[in-house]
Amino acid sequence: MYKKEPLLAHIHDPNDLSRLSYSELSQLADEIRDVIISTVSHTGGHLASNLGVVELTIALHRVFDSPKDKIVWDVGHQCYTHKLLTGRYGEFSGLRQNGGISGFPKRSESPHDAFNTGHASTSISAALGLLAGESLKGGDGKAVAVIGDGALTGGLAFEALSHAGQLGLPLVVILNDNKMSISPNVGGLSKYLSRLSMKSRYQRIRRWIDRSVKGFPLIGASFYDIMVRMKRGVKALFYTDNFFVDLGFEYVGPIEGHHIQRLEQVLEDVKKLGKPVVVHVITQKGKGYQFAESDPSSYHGVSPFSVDDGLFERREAPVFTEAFGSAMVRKARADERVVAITAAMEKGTGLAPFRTEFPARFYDVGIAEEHAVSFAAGLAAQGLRPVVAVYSTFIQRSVDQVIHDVALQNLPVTFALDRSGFVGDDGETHQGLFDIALFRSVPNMTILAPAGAAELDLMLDWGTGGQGPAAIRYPKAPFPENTEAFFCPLEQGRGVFIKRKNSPVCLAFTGSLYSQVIEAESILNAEGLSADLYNLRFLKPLDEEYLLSVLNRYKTVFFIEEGMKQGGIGEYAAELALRMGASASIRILGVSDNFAGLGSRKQLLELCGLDAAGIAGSVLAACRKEVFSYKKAVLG
Ligand SMILES: Cc1ncc(C[n+]2csc(CCOP(=O)(O)OP(=O)(O)O)c2C)c(N)n1
Ligand SMILES: CC(=O)[C@@H](O)[C@H](O)COP(=O)(O)O
Ligand SMILES: [Mg+2]
Repeated sequence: MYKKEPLLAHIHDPNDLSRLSYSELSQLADEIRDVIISTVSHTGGHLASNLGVVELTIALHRVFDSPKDKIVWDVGHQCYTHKLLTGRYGEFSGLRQNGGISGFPKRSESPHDAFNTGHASTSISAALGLLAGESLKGGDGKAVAVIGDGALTGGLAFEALSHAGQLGLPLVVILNDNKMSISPNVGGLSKYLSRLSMKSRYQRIRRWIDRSVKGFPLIGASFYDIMVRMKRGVKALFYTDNFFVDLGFEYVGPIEGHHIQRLEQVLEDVKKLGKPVVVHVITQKGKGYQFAESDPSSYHGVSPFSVDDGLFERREAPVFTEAFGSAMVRKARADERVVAITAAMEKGTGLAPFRTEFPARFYDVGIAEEHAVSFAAGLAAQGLRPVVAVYSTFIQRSVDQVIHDVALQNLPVTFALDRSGFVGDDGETHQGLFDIALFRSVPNMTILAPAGAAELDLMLDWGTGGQGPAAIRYPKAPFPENTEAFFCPLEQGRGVFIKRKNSPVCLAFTGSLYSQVIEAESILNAEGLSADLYNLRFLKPLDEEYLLSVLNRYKTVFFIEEGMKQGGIGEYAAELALRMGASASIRILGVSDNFAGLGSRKQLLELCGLDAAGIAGSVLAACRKEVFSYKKAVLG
C-alpha cells in the first residue's frame, strides 16, 4: 500500500500549517494522535483531554498568528498538540520527565506558550489581561482563551467573563465542551450548556438572517425592518436567554469540534468581530483511542499503559488515597453527621466508594474549591461533620474561605489534603508544598500528618469528632505497613516515638517521610551512628512543654518536613528552642525558597535531600562537624 510521507516532523512552526491541504491536515491530526498515544503510554500524562482537541488546536494555529496572538490554555493539560505544532516534536519523548518538557504551557519553554497554567479557570482572566496590555501598548495582537466546560465551573472564570463583558475588548473565548470534567461534568452550568447545544438551530437561522440582510443593502428600509423583526421573533422562539450574550459577548455555536475546515471558517469570522465572543465547540474527550473514548474519565490522567489493550501498569502497593477512601466509608457508617465534599476530584481523592454507599451525603461541587470550603462551613454550622477532600495544591485557592468562613467561627470542618508534598510529574503548579506554611498561622486550626493508614484513620476520627477545623495532610505515595506506633492514641500537640534508644540525635519528621527516615536510620546504623525517630503527628497545635522536653533530651534534633522550610515546623521549633533556651541544636531539612519542578516524587525528594541517603548524609555531615568542633575545642 502507498505510504504517505509523514508530515508532523516537518512542522517546526505554526506557519508551516498554512501550506497543507485539508486532506493533509486530516493526516496530520492522525499522526498527532499516534504520537500523543504512544508517548503518553510511556511517560504518563493527560491523554483523553489532549486527544479531544487535536483539530481545534490545528484550526486555532492556522487562523491566529501565534506568538503575536496569544493562546491561553485553561488548566493547560490539553496543550500537547499545541506543543507539537510549535517546535517541540523533537522533545516530546521527554514529556513530564525530569529535564524534559512540561505537560503544561510554560513561557520559559516557548514564546508560543503565552501564559503558564495548571490550575483551572484562570485562562479568561489571563487572556483578558494580555489583551488589555496589548491594547495599552498600541498593538493589534489578539487573545484567545481555550477553556473546558469543567474549568468553566470555577468562579474565577465567571469573574473574568463579567469583566471582559464590561471592557468590550475583542477577546475570543473558546468553550471546549465535551460534557466531561475529570468525571462527568456537574451542576447547573453543565445542564445549561446542554440546553444551549439544543438551541443550535436558532444560531443557524440567525446567521442566515444576518447574511440575508447584509446581502441586500439596497433593498430598502422596509425589508430591513421586516428582517430585524423576524430576527427578534426567532430570538423569542429559540433564544430567550443567553448568559454569555447578556454579559456582553457574542455567542457562536455550538460547532462540531473535529472538523478543521468548519472550525477555521468560524474562527476567521470571529477574529474580525471586534468584540468579545464565546465560541462554543463540541468535542469528544478521548477521540481516536477507543479505550479513552468509551471511558474518558479513566484516561484523563494516566500512568504508563499498554497501547494495544489500554491496560495500566500495575501499581506496587495501595496508596494513602485508598486508605482515606476506606476510612471515610467506615466513618460515615459510624457517624451519620459525616458528609464528603469534592471539587471535581471524586476519583483522585478516593471518594468513589463513599459516593456509591452514601450518595445523599456526597457533594461534587465542580471545580470550585472556594465554594467547597464555604459550603462545608455552612454544613458544619448545621451540626454536620463535613470532610473536604482536596489536593494540597488546590486548597491554595481557598485560603480566605478556610480563614474567614471556617477557622474564624471555629467550625468542625475536616480538610483531607491529598497530594501533600511532592506530586511528581505534573511539576511546579501541582506540588503540595505550601499547606503547612499557609495554615500554621491560622488560629483554631489543627494540622495532622499521618505516617500510615492506621494513623490516618485515627486522625480522621480526631477531625470529624473534634470541635474545630482540622487539616490532615498525606502524600501521593503508597502507605507503609502499619506498626504498633501508628495505633497509639493521639494526644493533642504530641508526636510519637517510632524508635527511642537515647541516641544523641533525633529525627523529628512529618508523616509522609516515614519510610525515608526509617531507611536513613539504617544507613546511619551502618555508619556506626544511631538516631531516635520521632513522628510529629501534630504540626499544629504543638504541646510546647512536651516538645521542649524532647528537644532537651538531644544534642541535635533534625526537623525533616515535606514542605517549605519557610513557615514550616522546623522554623517553629527553632524559635521555640531560642525562646525557651533549649539545649539541642536544631537542623531543618525541607524545601528551600524555590518552586520544585518536574520529576518523580522519588527524584524530587533526592534533589531536596529528603530521600534516605540525603537525610542520612545531612546527619552524618552535622555529626562529623560536631565531632570536629568538639575535638578542636577540647583537644586543641
Ligand atoms: C483549581 C483546580 N482544581 C482542580 C483541578 C484538577 N483538574 C484538572 S483538569 C480537570 C477537569 C477539567 O475539565 P475541562 O476543563 O472540561 O477539561 P477536559 O479535561 O474535559 O478537556 C480538573 C478537575 C485543577 N487543575 N485546578
Ligand atoms: C490537570 C490536573 O490538575 C489533574 O488532572 C491532575 O494532574 C491530577 O493529578 P493526579 O494524577 O495526581 O490525580
Ligand atoms: Mg470538559
